[in-house]
This record gives sequence, C-alpha cells and structure tokens, in this order.
Amino acid sequence: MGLLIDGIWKDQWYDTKSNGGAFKRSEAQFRNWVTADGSAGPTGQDGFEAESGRYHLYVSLACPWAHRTLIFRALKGLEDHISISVVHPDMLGEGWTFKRDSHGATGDHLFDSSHAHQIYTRADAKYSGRVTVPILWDKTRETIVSNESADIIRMFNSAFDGITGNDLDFWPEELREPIEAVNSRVYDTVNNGVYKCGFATSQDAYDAAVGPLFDSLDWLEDLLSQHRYLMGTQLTEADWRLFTTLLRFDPVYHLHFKCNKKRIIDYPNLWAYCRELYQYPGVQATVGMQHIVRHYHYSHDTINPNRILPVNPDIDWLEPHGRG
Ligand SMILES: N[C@@H](CCC(=O)N[C@@H](CS)C(=O)NCC(=O)O)C(=O)O
Repeated sequence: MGLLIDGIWKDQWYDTKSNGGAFKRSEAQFRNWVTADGSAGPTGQDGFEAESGRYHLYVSLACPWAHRTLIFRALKGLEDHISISVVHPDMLGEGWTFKRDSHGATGDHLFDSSHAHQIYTRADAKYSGRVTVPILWDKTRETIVSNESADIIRMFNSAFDGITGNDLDFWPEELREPIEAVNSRVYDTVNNGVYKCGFATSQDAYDAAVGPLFDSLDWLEDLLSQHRYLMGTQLTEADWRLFTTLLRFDPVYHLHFKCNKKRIIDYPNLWAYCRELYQYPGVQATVGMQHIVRHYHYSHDTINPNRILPVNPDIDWLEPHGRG
C-alpha cells in the first residue's frame, strides 16, 4: 500500500498517528463528469461527452466503491459501451497491480501497464495522492475523467441513456434530497464505518466507529422492516451503495475489521434485502467473492500479518428472499 508523490511511487501505510489512531479517507481528485452532451457536470473543470466505446473503467472486484460502478454498468446495460480492466486482488507495497495470476484479474487492456499508479501518472505525470479504484479513463483525451465512485454511478445512471435506450433511474429528481440524507449516514457510519473500525490503530478510534456502525445497522433493519427499499417502494442508488458493504460484511468485515457485534444474517430484514439485491438481474455476475476474501485478508498485513485466509461460513445468497 502506498501513494504517489509528485508522480513517484512511495510505499507507505495510511497515516493514522496524526489523527489519534483514526482512519481518514482522502478525497478523490479527478472529479470531472461524462454527460449526455459533453457539458460540464456539478464538479470538476470539464465535461466529457457520452460516446459508445470511448471510456474504460478500471476496477477491483474486491473494492466496494468500485463494485458500485460495476453494478451500475450492468443495471444500465453499459457492458458493450464501457470496457473494463480488473486489477489483481493483492494490493501490497506497489499498490494495485495488473498481474494476471488470479482468476478474474484481466491485466490492463488499454496499455498493458504493470501497476495502477501508471494510469494516474499517464493522466498527470506529477500526480500526488492515493492510487485508488475505480478509475474512469477517457480513451479520446487520454486522461482520467473521475476516480470518485459516487459520481461515476450518477454518470452511468443517465449520461448514456440516449445511446442505450435504458432509462432506469436510480437517482430520481424527487428523491434526491432524502437519498442524500440516507447516503450521508450510510457512507459515514457503514460504508466507511467498517474501514474506520478495521484501520483504527487506537481503542478510542475503534470504539468511536463501531458504536455508530451498529446503531446504523439497527436503524436500517428497522427501516427495512417497514419498507422494501431505503426510499420506500423505489429502488435507488442509496440501496446499491449500501449493498456492496452488506455483501462483504459477513465474509470479511465481521472478522477482519472487528465488526463483530452481529452479522448481517442476524438481521432478518437486512439479510433478506441483501439477497434480493444480489438476485436482481445482472448483479450476481458483478460479484467476485474470491477477490473479496483474498484482497482484504492478504493485503492488509498490519491487520493479518500471516496472511491466513479464513475458512468462512457457506452463505446462500440465492436463498429466496421473500420480499416484495
Ligand atoms: N472515494 C473513492 C474511494 C475509493 C477507494 O478508496 N478505493 C480503495 C479500494 S477499496 C483503494 O483503491 N485504496 C487504495 C489506497 O487507498 O491506497 C471512491 O469511492 O471512488
């Protein structure tokens, strides 16, 4: 694990010391948008026009943030329009790599690079910051459009509708405000909350994260006992953003990140909801459970120094969900 400083790779674990042992996720730096007509989006400097075959998505199957983008690519029928490369699950001293010796790791289809940091320095030779996935690459302008999953799923939600004819809307105008409110709590205490627990290097930092995480899971369980989806009857991006964390919870976060007050299968509504989303057309094919289990346990040697992969329970994602 490391980062780029002025375009040079430096092997360095997260700095938690300066935050009292707490993990702080850094902000994504490429924040431009693909839009239907190429006009600028809500952030960044520039707009990029939606075109079939122009964009390439770099993902890790292990990563919950990258997973959102793969799900939206599937839900919105973008597989024939946006190509992908999948990194190797092991993220060690050199960061994400394009090694191919793991089933599902594709190598870099565009440049045959060996490391993901080369994609960042291709876009900006002097880039300083973390080398994260997902990365949305523009083949025409040869640069990174965005490395922020929250933005990429919104681009996929609508920018290519004129090309695909798929007008499913997971970010409907009238629900944007309530979606934002749920996203914000879910991001802080659940999506990022599990990382705050797992990467904490002090008891205080862990305690500060684990309480709010399980408070939020209790709140979500209650919400989902009353409504099918977080926004009621309509499936939205808020659900997909929660799903990628729920999916990884019992196989990884419960043990590896010490989120072990309860498992997702101990919450009847969350567990059935998670299965419903898993069984939604196109979603199962985006799940790379081998990469998920391998990545976390093998890559985080500060947490699991002997790199032993746990046996894990058999989880039946295809059990009928009974919701709806
Ligand atoms: N804000 C980013 C966060 C992405 C992110 O942190 N990805 C992780 C993988 S799960 C990563 O690449 N980490 C590498 C690092 O922090 O050095 C997003 O949501 O797109």
